[in-house]
Amino acid sequence: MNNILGSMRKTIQEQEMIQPGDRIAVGLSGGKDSMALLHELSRFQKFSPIPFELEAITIDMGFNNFDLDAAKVFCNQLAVPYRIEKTDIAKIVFEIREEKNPCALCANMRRGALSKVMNDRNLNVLALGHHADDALSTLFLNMLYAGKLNSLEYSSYLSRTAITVIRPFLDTAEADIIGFIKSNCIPVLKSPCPMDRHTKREDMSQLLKTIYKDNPHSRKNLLTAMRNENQCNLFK
Ligand SMILES: Nc1ncnc2c1ncn2[C@@H]1O[C@H](COP(=O)(O)OP(=O)(O)OP(=O)(O)O)[C@@H](O)[C@H]1O
Repeated sequence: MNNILGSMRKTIQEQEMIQPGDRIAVGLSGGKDSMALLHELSRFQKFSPIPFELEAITIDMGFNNFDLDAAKVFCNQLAVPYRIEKTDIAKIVFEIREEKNPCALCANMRRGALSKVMNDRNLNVLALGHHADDALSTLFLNMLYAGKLNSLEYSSYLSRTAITVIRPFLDTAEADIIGFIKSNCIPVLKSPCPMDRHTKREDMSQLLKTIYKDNPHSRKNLLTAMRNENQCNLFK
C-alpha cells in the first residue's frame, strides 16, 4: 500500500494548489475519499511550509436517516471546525422535479450550497476527494457519453464565486485510500442517496475494472496517456 500523505503532498506542491493564508474547506460527504482527505490535510497542515486554515462542510441533502454523528466526532478529534448545512435538495430533485437523471441537478445545487457556506465563512478554497480512478472514470464518461476528451482538473478557479476548487488526491489510487481507511479505522458514512452505486460513473468504473483484469498494465498506461500531452495526436 502506498503512503497517501506522501502522494497528496507531492500533488499539492507540484501543482501549487495552496497559497499562503488560504482558507480551505473540505467538502465532507462522509464517504471514504473525503474522510481520508480531511484526515490527511489536517496532518499536512501541521508541517506545511505554507500556512493555511482548514474547515469541513457537509451539505445535508435532506435524505431521511442521514446520521452525521460520526463525522462530527471525527472533526472534533481532528480539531477541525465543522459546519453542516441543511438543505431540501433531495426533495427538490426527487419529489418536486422528479428528475430522470438526478445527479447533474443534485451536484449543481450542492455546489451552490457549498459556495454559500464558504462565502459566509470567508473560505476561498474548496478541496474535493476525487482521486486518480475518478479521473479515469470521468474520462471514459466524457468520451462515451459527451463525445469529449476531458477529465477532472487538479485545480480550477471559479470566477463567479471567487472559489478555487482543488483535488489533492488526483494522483492517489482509490485502492490506497481504501487501505488507508481500513488500517486507520476511519469511519465512513453510508450514503443515503438512492442513486448511490447506480450511476453512469459507477458503470465506467466497472468497465475499467474489466479492462484491467484483461490487461494488468492498462491502468498505468491510461494514466500515462492522460499526462502525455506531447504524444496527443488526434485526427491532426
Ligand atoms: N454532501 C456533500 N457535502 C459536501 N461535500 C460533498 C458532498 N458530496 C460530495 N462532496 C464532495 O464532492 C466530492 C465528490 O463527490 P462524490 O459524490 O463523487 O463523492 P462520494 O463518493 O459521495 O464520497 P467520497 O468521494 O467522499 O468517498 C467528494 O469527495 C466530496 O469532497
